[in-house]
Amino acid sequence: MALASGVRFAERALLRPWALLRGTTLGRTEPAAGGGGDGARRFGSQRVLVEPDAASGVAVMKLRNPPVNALSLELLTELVISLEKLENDKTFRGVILTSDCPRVFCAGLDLTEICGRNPAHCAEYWKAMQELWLRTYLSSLVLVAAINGACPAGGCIIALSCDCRVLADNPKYRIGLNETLLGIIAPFWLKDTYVNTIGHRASEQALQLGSLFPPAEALQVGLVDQVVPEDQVQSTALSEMARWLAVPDHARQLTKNMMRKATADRLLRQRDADTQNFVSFVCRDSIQKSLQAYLEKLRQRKG
Ligand SMILES: CCCCC/C=C\CCC/C=C/CC(=O)SCCNC(=O)CCNC(=O)[C@H](O)C(C)(C)COP(=O)(O)OP(=O)(O)OC[C@H]1O[C@@H](n2cnc3c(N)ncnc32)[C@H](O)[C@@H]1OP(=O)(O)O
Repeated sequence: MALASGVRFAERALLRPWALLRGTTLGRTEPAAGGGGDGARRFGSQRVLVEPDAASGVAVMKLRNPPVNALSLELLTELVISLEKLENDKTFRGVILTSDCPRVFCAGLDLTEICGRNPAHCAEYWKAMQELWLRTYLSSLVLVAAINGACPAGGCIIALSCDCRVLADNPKYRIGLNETLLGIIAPFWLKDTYVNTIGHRASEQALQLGSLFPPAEALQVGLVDQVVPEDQVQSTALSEMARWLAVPDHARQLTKNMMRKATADRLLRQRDADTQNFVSFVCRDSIQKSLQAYLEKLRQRKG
């Protein structure tokens, strides 16, 4: 997506979010299959499908960027805008985040967005990633991740930014931050999110080793809150949602903010420096070679 450079992603997203969606269909509303009234209408965009249920105040948001829901710039943008739209609509109190792609929740950063790209593109991309994390981490809505597939790296961060995580019990659905195995380093705010969830020692070990945890281990270390058979992920996510929505919004929201604000503020204070660090790191020849080799390995693995 060719966007004018030099203008901050967040500013543009806040001022004219629709302008970012060149070639997408965000805002389209269509009746859900078998649905009738307003509560059953769905909206969304090319890569994010939103199924709102006005009666319960809960929307299901499905990532659909096949084959693996890699976080392209377009997907990041559409996620931020869909979330913002639900936050601004007082009908909604909770969102269940899940995948529309079989076997994969989210493959993390779209490596093609940072491999062989110029620094301006990498900077724009990273700002979009920061924006999604800030929006999800500080969302006033209850966010429940219904993890119905593999959940490495950036996928794991999206899940960890939710309030609660339900993982399908399939040994192939591993979750964790595997950056070191790609020869890259999780930035401090990914590390902070990890530490806030599973504690310092477990994070130290898992981050250095690039561990991807199968469901039982993910549950044991505290990366997820429930592991259930695959066909029960959605219903369990809805039960969890009901538990969280039983709490008065204002008390829950203020408590969430109290728990998370310091972590988010740390990034907000040094967002530009974090972007510059990211860009200078990923644009190094050695890192580009590692990323290229990793992508090649992924492509060959398929054959
Ligand atoms: C000192 C200062 C430091 C500053 C900070 C510096 C750097 C910070 C950056 C840190 C942040 C990193 C976060 C990330 O998210 S990095 C991305 C990590 N992701 C992964 O490692 C996942 C890789 N993918 C997989 O493991 C698998 O694809 C899978 C998700 C388990 C699904 O497996 P499967 O269903 O078998 O699908 P395939 O493997 O066959 O893939 C299909 C297709 O998709 C391509 N692909 C997969 N993942 C990605 C990706 N992340 N980005 C782009 N493309 C991806 C894959 O190559 C196949 O493509 P082809 O169909 O063309 O072959």
